[in-house]
Amino acid sequence: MHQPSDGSPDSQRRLGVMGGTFDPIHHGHLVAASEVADRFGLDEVIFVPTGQPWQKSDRSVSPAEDRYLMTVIATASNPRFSVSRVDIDRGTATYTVDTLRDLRAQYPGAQLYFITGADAIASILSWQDWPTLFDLARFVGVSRPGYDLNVEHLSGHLDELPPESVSLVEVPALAISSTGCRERVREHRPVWYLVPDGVVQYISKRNLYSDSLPTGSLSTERKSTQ
Ligand SMILES: Nc1ncnc2c1ncn2[C@@H]1O[C@H](COP(=O)(O)OP(=O)(O)OP(=O)(O)O)[C@@H](O)[C@H]1O
Ligand SMILES: O=C(O)c1ccc[n+]([C@@H]2O[C@H](COP(=O)([O-])O)[C@@H](O)[C@H]2O)c1
Repeated sequence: MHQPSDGSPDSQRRLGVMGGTFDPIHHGHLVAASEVADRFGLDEVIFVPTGQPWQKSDRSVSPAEDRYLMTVIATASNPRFSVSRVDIDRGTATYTVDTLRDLRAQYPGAQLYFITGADAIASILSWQDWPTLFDLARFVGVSRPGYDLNVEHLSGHLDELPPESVSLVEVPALAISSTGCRERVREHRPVWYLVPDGVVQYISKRNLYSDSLPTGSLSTERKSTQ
């Protein structure tokens, strides 16, 4: 069982859960987590990289250990951010219902806030065992450029859900996606300032997103003028 570092019992804690494939993690993810932590007075935000994101099975996803390490690097400087391996270590298709059950077992009594972008919350009715999700956590949908933030798709169900099941929060707009970052690396364009510096360096070191990109090539090498 997890022991909080500040000695407070888990039952009094509000924990954010930021699930994602994080291939790679970028500043859109970090700003969303930071804003929701501030709005809801969260004690901590736990980033949970997916193990096997079944709704992305039509594309190739980087090894889980690379995505996990990039998430650790990106969150290391924030004492209120941490990273969980629950989805990676489960070794089966990643369902949020399992993520939340595992975290509730690890942090008994804590109130969980699952943070999702507008695109993800719009697809929540396609998630495994979705009605159960709202018994396990509150859901916070955050704005994301290019997507409408609403719960119209849930309108037929809202009466059946526990109170305060879903909140919508406007966060500073960052038009960044992992897809865009991967494309940039592939095209030898910079990803500096879209992802944390350590993540740029990790992508270069591990040669992610480009078979032909030699370590230290121009797309990830910071120019002397920057
Ligand atoms: N720029 C952003 N602003 C707000 N939320 C975001 C942003 N980017 C991603 N999110 C949210 O973060 C969570 C994890 O996203 P994910 O790791 O799939 O990143 P992504 O950029 O959407 O990746 P990809 O482009 O590969 O699909 C999702 O809930 C997603 O909606
Ligand atoms: O539970 C599901 O069936 C489910 C389906 C799709 C996505 N999710 C979760 O939504 C979060 C964002 O997923 P993704 O694929 O957009 O990176 C991540 O925590 C996923 O595990 C969950």
